[in-house]
Amino acid sequence: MPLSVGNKGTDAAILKSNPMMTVNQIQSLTEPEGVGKVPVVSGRGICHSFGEGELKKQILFDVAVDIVPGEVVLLTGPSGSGKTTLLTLIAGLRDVQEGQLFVLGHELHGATRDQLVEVRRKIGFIFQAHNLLPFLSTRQNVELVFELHPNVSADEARDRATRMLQLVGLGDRLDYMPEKLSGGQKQRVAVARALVAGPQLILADEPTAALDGKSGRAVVDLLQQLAREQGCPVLMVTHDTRVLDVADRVIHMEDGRIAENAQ
Ligand SMILES: Nc1ncnc2c1ncn2[C@@H]1O[C@H](COP(=O)(O)OP(=O)(O)OP(=O)(O)O)[C@@H](O)[C@H]1O
Repeated sequence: MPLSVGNKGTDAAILKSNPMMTVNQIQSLTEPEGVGKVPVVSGRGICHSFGEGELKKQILFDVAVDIVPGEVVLLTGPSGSGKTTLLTLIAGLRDVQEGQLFVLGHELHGATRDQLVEVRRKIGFIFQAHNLLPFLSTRQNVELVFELHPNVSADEARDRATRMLQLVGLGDRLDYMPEKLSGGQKQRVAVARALVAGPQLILADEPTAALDGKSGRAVVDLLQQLAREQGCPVLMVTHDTRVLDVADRVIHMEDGRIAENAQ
């Protein structure tokens, strides 16, 4: 399990008298904000290579990473430094080759396909290309997420998609097809889609790269605001210096290593 650096004696006493409370609820009572929270992501000694034999090339070297609930963390660094590789490992989209990587309580090193699917179900993804399906309406694109959640009925999926689209300011575009939306509006649909199922972690890869300054700013502000309201941390790969101020923390990568971990 990920390390808890909370006050274990106090936590244990509260847990005894409130057995239904979650670890996060207990820690929110016993810790100053952001201190001692159980990491949502906790990685140590992560190494990763691509290719085989003589063509084998190591991309990540002894990477350590922690992300706690509620924080917005930016992952920056030059092209080719390994940001997307690290993000896709955390996302459960690649097998962990070396090191420990706990995500939402699951050890991903050695995880089965089913375990990886289980982790992915709890994560909201946003990519540079919004990846909306062109033949589905705005609302249908968001509802689609619930295909991975068979316990949510079609009516509930529709209601939740509607409410999330209203929240991102697209309540009057529910039945529009993606081709009728601007780039910024499409990316807001992608944000709604990432958040609609109540993810416990949001992973975003260059979400503002295809947007002008104003639309990019609107998307990251929205992401920050909604993520904070839902208590869900965000890890965002970005080259976009215009959005650095949304970060609680910046992780900078150089040549497959964490170069600095700034506040
Ligand atoms: N599937 C793959 N097979 C072989 N090499 C790969 C693969 N994916 C990435 N690489 C290589 O790994 C290195 C790191 O790539 P990665 O995409 O993680 O970098 P990045 O920091 O996200 O770059 P960018 O900012 O340009 O997106 C690059 O040299 C890339 O060519």
